[in-house]
Amino acid sequence: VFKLMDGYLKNDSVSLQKAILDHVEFTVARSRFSFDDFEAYQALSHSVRDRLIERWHDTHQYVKRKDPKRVYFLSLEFLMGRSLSNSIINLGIKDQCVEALSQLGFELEVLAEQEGDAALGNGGLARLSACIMDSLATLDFPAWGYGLRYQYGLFRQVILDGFQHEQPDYWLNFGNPWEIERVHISYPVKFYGTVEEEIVDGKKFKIWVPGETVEAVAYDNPIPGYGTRNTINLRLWAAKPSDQYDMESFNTGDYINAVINRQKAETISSVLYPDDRSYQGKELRLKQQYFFVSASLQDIVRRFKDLHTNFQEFPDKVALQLNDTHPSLMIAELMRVLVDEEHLDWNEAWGIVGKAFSFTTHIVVLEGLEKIPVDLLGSLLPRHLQIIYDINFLFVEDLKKRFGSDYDRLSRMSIVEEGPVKNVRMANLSIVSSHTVNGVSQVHSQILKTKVFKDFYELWPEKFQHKTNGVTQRRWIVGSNPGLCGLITKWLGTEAWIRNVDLLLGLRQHAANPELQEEWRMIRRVNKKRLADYIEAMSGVKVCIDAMFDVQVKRIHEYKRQLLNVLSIIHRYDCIKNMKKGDRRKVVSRVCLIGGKAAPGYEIAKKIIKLVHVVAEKINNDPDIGDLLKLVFIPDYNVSVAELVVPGSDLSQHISTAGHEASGTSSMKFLMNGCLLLATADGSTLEIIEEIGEDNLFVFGAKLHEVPSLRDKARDFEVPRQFARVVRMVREGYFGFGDYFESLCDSIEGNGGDFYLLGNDFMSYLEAQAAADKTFVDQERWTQMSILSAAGSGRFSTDRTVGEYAEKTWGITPCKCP
Ligand SMILES: CCc1ccc([C@H](C)CC(=O)N[C@@H]2O[C@H](CO)[C@@H](O)[C@H](O)[C@H]2O)cc1
Repeated sequence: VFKLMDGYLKNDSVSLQKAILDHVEFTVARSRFSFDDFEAYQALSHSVRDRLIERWHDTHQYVKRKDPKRVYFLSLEFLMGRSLSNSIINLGIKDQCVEALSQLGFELEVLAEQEGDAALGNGGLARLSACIMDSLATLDFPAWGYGLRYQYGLFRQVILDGFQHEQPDYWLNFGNPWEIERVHISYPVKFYGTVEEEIVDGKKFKIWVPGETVEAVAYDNPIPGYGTRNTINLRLWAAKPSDQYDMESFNTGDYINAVINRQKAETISSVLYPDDRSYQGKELRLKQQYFFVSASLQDIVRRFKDLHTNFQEFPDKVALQLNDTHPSLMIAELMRVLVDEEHLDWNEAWGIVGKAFSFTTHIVVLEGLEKIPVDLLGSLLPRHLQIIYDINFLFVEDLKKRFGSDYDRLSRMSIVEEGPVKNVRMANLSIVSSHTVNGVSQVHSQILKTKVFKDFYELWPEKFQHKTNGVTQRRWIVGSNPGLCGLITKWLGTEAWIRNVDLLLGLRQHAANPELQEEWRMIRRVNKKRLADYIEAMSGVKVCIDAMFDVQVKRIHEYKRQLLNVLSIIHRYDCIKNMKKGDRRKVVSRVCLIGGKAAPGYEIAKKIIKLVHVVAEKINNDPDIGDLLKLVFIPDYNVSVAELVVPGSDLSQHISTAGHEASGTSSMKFLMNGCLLLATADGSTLEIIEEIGEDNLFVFGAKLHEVPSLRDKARDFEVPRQFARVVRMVREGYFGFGDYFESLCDSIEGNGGDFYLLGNDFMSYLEAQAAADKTFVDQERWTQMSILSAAGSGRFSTDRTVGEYAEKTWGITPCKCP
């Protein structure tokens, strides 16, 4: 019987107040007459959780009844950040919550600070997954997210004496009100062992006899849509020892070992790999990948079989989205289930696989693609290796028919890479097995077709598409910039833009309107003050909010060229120092903010962090400079810090060497908040330029097509003296630690150095910086560019991205819960 009323939990402020007090007493178990901020946060969170669960149930029942085709978004990483404020906004109960809390003497903003980030991911790929979930829910698509419930999220970055130190992120320490443990939803996951044969009704079948089994238990995280009742599910798996374990050890009376084995099982989902660069071929990482793949597929097949018996219908009801190659083992797992367990014949099974999977890659360079050593795979997953060999055998046979003895092509395209160490190329497996392959920006998809996956594009041009990334305006405007949100709604005369983001284009006509400009600057000033207070609290550095806040926040990578940014700051400092006092009056004050984590084993990246600190130390304590220039490193950059930094930034930098950033998504968050971009023509920035026009941002540097020849000619490149000077200052210890920075300087100088063309782009970078300075003093022009940036940001919403995936890749349609 379907409930036609709007749920039974009331959302008026009195009901919410009552709910909060009830949870204080009965959930948090504190006296309802005295409780602190954290307890109030817990009580409010549980009150909101109740409302999420109600909508989750309604959505689940309705979708189950309608049985539409669903998409399953498979990702080893989800960078969710905080949930309280986002849930309250999407449920549309913010005002009521604020009212209820003020009655109780609490402030929503203060309570929201009590929540730790769910940092179950590294960077771009992980946050994209989270933004996509928000849009899938808001657009009423029948969808699930599947991932891993790491006990330890991405490490906390602690800076000691300018050096990055990693601290464990035990985020579950005080429980997590945003998840529901589903003790009854658990599946056995097998590892190791051997493959035997058995005859069933005269037919031979393979059976995998495992050496080890662990239990996967589901933890559900309701994902509310904005302005809709639809609330979808992010199901994360945690590893638990399976009972079968104990019996064995107990029988042998070896109690200690029994306990140790139990703990061993839990380690599978214990920690997120903090590396977003290279694959170490670690067994635990492979175990994590298969663990979540096996549990997710068992859950997906169970749900399918609840209503269907014929697996031919599987691809009509199930779309499996591979978020990079990390979940690609599901291809071999689905083949194993269909052939070994459901006893379909190979071709039937292969047909189903080919119609169910779609694959997105976030990698630009061939070297970045995931490869798994055959030995490792063979010992942990013997049956899957067999299946991958079989898939590859049939694929290569097919290639031979088409390309005859073009062995170079065959060995490039083979899923199995021969050589001293044989590897399985997970990207090749994913492309061969998927009906659609896409990059995450137009230029990225072009590079895939012409370089990275050229052979495959020539073979299957119809498979290749592009889906430019996006970000959700719910978190990145409504949640993190309520002032701007209100202003936009006022000038558009509706808040419909929050669900229909193209309406933002309506701001264009007002971009030069002095009244809007004034209000726009006011809002931005309030956000800058908030950021300035945070900077002072974090670093002790007092910054002036009249200065231009120039920001670069993202993971530390050589290709993202944080070093180029630091070298230009040294240049700016050096220029000011050598200026006659009088000329200093013309200097446009800057506060330079750099933030981001370095993968623990990435030495060069860690040296860049130290360099920022020693340069900051020099500049910030130089009386000659005062407020003309400040440099601050923002520690422990994560989603909630981004929500503070983005609205308070005037200029944001996205300065990767052209051809190295697959897309970039932080640029889109800054764009939505009216922050101007200083960028190279790389990744999604090319589409941003297309949308808002070259004259509304600052572009510099070598273009994509110029890079290869510039690298070839690097030997006879005339290094600009300004560049040579700042590098020499670092190398000679002007900021101290000269020796420590030697390898860093070597990486950008001399032959074999400067692969990322810092020297080549330095002068045009300085010109772009000067253009930004010049524009900043013309506040009307700057504000107009800021408004036009936000007005053109609608295209970069994940609502557009998800709409394209749904239509062109997944073939799903909305299923709106009444
Ligand atoms: C070593 C394991 C590993 C390797 C790569 C990765 C990710 C693919 C790295 C990543 O986050 N890439 C970024 O993905 C974003 C979302 O598509 C893009 O916007 C960025 O350009 C891309 O660098 C995670 C973990």
